[in-house]
Amino acid sequence: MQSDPRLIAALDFPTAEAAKQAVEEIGDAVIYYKVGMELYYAAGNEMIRFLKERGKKVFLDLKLQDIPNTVASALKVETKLGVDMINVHAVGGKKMMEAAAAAIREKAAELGIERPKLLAVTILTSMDEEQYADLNYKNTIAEQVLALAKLAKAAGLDGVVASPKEAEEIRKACGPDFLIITPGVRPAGSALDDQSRVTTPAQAFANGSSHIVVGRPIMKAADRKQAAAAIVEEIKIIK
Ligand SMILES: O=c1ccn([C@@H]2O[C@H](COP(=O)(O)O)[C@@H](O)[C@H]2O)c(=O)[nH]1
Repeated sequence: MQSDPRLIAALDFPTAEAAKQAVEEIGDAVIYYKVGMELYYAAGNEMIRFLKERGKKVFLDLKLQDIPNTVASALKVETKLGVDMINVHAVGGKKMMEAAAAAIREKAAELGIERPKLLAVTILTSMDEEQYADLNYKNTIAEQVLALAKLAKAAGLDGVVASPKEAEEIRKACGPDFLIITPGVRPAGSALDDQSRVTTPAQAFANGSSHIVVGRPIMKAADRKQAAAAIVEEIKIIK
């Protein structure tokens, strides 16, 4: 089966056993996995090792946000894990993002390993206009995402996490090499769950996403491998 490294499957499970079973079921249909807070807090580095031993790529999605020194120190530890992508919240600010980028470069150089790509989370894809209004930002969601993406680029980050609805403007502003990782992706007819700003997999790439993140539509499917393969099939015409 042909996998596509632009599809990142989210392993949101409460135990290593459940996550490992999903990975075994999906087999070669997925090459890139996201380990988020739930699984990392439950299974820690065991899960990273398990995925790496199987030749998978890993996005460690812990969305750090704290003062620059604390984030930089934590990212040095994450860098040692040998994962492929890690992230912080863009609202931590430019100094925090600069410190994060510098810490990763320094640690990777010290270890003689390839550094993980560093992303900034913009506005969560679960956020709709009504919830966003409670935050009292002066910008619209689209304006705020774009401003945070430009800030992340200026701070030396490799890319952002955003909704596929915002990918087109980010791509125009941040250029062809900037990573635009988009959760909030639903194959036609799938449940939205708690996501708000969504598109289909194909539309996400048409808008300029570099990668899509898909969790429940794969992990809750009766046939996980088939669900992943259907997404790979849907996106293969859009390169
Ligand atoms: O803005 C964001 C940032 C991260 N996520 C994460 O992506 C997956 C999406 O899972 P689904 O089951 O496909 O909704 C999940 O792990 C989130 O933590 C996001 O959805 N939005």
